[in-house]
Amino acid sequence: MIEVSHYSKRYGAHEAVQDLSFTVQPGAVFGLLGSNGAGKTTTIRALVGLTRPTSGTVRVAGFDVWKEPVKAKAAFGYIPDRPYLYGKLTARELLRFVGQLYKVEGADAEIDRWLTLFRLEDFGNELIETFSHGMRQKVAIISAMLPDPGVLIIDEPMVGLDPHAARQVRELFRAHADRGRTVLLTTHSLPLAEAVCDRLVVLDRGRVLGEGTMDDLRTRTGTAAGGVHGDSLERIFFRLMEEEQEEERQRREVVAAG
Ligand SMILES: Nc1ncnc2c1ncn2[C@@H]1O[C@H](COP(=O)(O)OP(=O)(O)OP(=O)(O)O)[C@@H](O)[C@H]1O
Repeated sequence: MIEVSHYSKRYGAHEAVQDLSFTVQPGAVFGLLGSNGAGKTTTIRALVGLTRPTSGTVRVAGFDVWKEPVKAKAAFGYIPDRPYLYGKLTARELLRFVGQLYKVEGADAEIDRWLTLFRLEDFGNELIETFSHGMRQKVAIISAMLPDPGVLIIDEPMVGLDPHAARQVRELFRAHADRGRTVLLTTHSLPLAEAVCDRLVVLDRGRVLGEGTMDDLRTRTGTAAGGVHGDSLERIFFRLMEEEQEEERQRREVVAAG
């Protein structure tokens, strides 16, 4: 379970995220959407304990991530948007290290299974520094999945993946949640969000534009269901952005008039 309560993050005078609250229940895939600079990565960094909230609290598996980082970190797997992997290790060495760290039973067999699933079985003994961007992304995904975490947090999962791997990963996240785990992801891929997310938050410049299920957001924006896969969410997304721009315009008019 993930609980974000009145989370705000300020960098100097800049409010990167303002008063964000949401809960992700076990069994759900939750999507954080938004344009560039909306505050998605900032929120993820708070969720995984890399930055301290300016105000509010962030809890993962019941633990305050800032106050009880070790307990919280034992409960989640994290796939960053730009994963750092030890280039001088082979893929298998890195994954064994992760397996030992998280005390994964039967780790060697599991590692083989994952490498085969991602078509990396011939590269397990190669140094990671020789891997392409997509191959590194796959290793990062395997290292997060290997301990079978109760909570999975992913920043931009599809970057660099070929269509086959992207589809696999999408199905993997859905299956993980369907086994009672909690999954949170950020993405620019509206088709991905529409295909796997049970609930969504749409952010813009640090503020929440909309939150809920696809149906909630459709109702809120007066957007009909249907259309090409992913098209429906695209219409919702642009409608929310238009509403925000209109509100911003009205705010400016009030300030100019006053
Ligand atoms: N370390 C930092 N210092 C100062 N400002 C920062 C820092 N990190 C992020 N920001 C600012 O916070 C805002 C939100 O950034 P963030 O990286 O969370 O956006 P994002 O939604 O992940 O964007 P993108 O889709 O482009 O990755 C941006 O205006 C960014 O410039």
